[in-house]
Amino acid sequence: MLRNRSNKPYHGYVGQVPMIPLYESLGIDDVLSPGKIESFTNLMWSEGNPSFSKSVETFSEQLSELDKIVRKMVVKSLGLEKYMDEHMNSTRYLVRVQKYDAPKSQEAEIGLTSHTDKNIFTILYGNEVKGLEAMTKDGQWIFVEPSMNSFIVMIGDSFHAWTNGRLHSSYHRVTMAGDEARYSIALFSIPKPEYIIKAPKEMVDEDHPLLFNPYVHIKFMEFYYSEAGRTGVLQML
Ligand SMILES: O=C(O)CCC(=O)C(=O)O
Ligand SMILES: [Fe+2]
Repeated sequence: MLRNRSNKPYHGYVGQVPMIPLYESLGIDDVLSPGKIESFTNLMWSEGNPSFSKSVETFSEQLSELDKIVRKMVVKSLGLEKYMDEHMNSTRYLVRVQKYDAPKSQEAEIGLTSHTDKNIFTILYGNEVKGLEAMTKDGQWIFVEPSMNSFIVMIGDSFHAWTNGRLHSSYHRVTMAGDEARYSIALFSIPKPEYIIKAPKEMVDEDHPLLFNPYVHIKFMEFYYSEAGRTGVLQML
């Protein structure tokens, strides 16, 4: 597992973290670029793994289409058509496969601590084991009912910033109970390294002052995972 390393936070293997002992995951960065999936499978299995590669490739291609459809609808509904190409070309994709062990005792245990995603959009697909919870506007946690026929689409902080707060990135977490493991796979659209996230001027007016100075996603991530970021109000993830 430790072969799946990345110098970017939360892009490679994550596991054995004392705060979230049930959680383990692996990541494939820039998953739609040629050769990325094969280099991952060649790293993890000495003979590669064509069937895993094919599944991840199909998942990523199809889900990236869904990501684009949803983003186009949102950009259009905000009247930002003239930024459509810029926005759509500003991202690339990371895939993560994640496992949450069943808790050792009868008590429910935290699988993943409460967080907002830092990227643009996240599309999640899980097995039928309940665990994902989302926070409502008034601070209540609600379980997201697992369904093999649906995908969960979440907004990340970078889209919140780009829309100058018009769309919200919701807090979510995973709580595990029972005796079955939860598996999930997620496709994250993430701003490209060189892209500067800056809210279009149409999103800024007297009633909506600029919330965030323009920034580059990786610098935000580096700060978030730094000592300074962690010791603020921010949590582990
Ligand atoms: O596995 C899940 O259901 C949630 C995963 C998640 O929130 C994340 O990877 O950011
Ligand atoms: Fe998340």
